[in-house]
Amino acid sequence: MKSVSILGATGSIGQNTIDLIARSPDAYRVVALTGGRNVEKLADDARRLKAAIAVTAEPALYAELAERLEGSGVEVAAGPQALVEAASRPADWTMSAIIGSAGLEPGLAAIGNGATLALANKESLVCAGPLLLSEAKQAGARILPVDSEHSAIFQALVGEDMAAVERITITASGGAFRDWPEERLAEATAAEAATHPNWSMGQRITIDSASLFNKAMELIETHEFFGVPSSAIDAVIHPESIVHAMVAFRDGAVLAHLGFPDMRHAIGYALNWPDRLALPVPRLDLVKLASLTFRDADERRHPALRLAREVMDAGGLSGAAFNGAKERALDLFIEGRITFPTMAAIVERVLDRLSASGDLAGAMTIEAVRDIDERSRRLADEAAAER
Ligand SMILES: NC(=O)C1=CN([C@@H]2O[C@H](COP(=O)(O)OP(=O)(O)OC[C@H]3O[C@@H](n4cnc5c(N)ncnc54)[C@H](OP(=O)(O)O)[C@@H]3O)[C@@H](O)[C@H]2O)C=CC1
Ligand SMILES: CC(=O)[C@@H](O)[C@H](O)COP(=O)(O)O
Ligand SMILES: [Mn+2]
Repeated sequence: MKSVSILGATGSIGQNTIDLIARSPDAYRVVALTGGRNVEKLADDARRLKAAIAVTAEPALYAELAERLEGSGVEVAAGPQALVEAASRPADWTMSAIIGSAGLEPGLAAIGNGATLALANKESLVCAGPLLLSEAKQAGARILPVDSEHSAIFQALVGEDMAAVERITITASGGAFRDWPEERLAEATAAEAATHPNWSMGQRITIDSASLFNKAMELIETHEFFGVPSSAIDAVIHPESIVHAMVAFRDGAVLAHLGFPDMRHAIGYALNWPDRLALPVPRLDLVKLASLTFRDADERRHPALRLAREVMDAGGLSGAAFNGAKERALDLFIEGRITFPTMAAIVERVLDRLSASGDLAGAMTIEAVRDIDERSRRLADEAAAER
């Protein structure tokens, strides 16, 4: 029986993970389930899956969670520290699916177990890739990518020599606005941006898909996780989201990973790894699909991609600044305080300010990452106020 913890259990990835686990109740023992504001869902799943502990990140929701779980035998806790403590409890497999940089420290705590971390939380790699990977090495932990493109790359690389890799290409759906004229983007609302053409995901990553900040983060994630230079990584727009990534080798061969856009593919692969077991996902019918199309991902129309390249080349703490500023700019857009294109302008301004000060060249410690994360959010507010 495999022991599992799910960080971010109430979200889109968390619920897809629970869907897979709940289909084989005898195969899994659930250690920790964590959530944020949705304590109703957290309590229901903790009770149903007989979790050892349920934790909400919100201290103010402790009493409600405790009341909902009364008599269940599930231990209850609340707050960011309790969440880190629960993540550090021994489990064979932990899903890291908290949204944003809030997922970094719980992920690091899980790595401390020396077991397997299934990593959906791409922000961890963007903010602190070298730190995460070195902690995993030290603890003897394994990180398995869950982001669909990175799972695809990982699968294409099985048995391959990294020295033979010439190029890695990830695909982007183009998001909600891929067919909008550029001039209209300033009128885009958060509700419009939060409608994905192919994938069903949380609100924040869906808006990041529309701005291509999701793809920008994934370029950085590819660079950090697979150790490939930015010059050998790119993104192409692929409106069908059937091909997830392609790895080109020095002999001219290209291995592509295809699958219906359903995250249970990538989650299931990480859950069953190194085995490849049956999954309850729709099957591809290429004849019915008839064609797969690709277009250039224009870095002028999508400044997030250009900024990602700057971050990959600068290294150090620039990923933490990029992510912190992006997360804050996204809050401001969702609140209706800035326009859609202003998000990228704010991230660029914050990166310029912090790199000019030399502060992004410091050593990567968790304290330094936290400090840059906080400062970049404050600077994003200042940049928004100046506009
Ligand atoms: N959704 C997808 O298909 C994909 C997602 N990813 C990545 O996976 C991660 C999760 O995405 P997704 O599932 O869409 O996100 P959701 O918004 O659907 O879920 C986020 C989860 O994190 C919890 N949460 C929110 N804020 C905090 C916090 N401050 N501290 C602790 N927990 C918190 C939420 O709790 P609550 O809802 O209870 O408030 C919820 O459980 C992200 O990093 C995303 O980039 C990667 C590839 C695909
Ligand atoms: C499912 C997944 O991995 C998402 O990160 C996906 O990539 C989002 O789609 P976009 O290609 O629109 O960013
Ligand atoms: Mn992805």
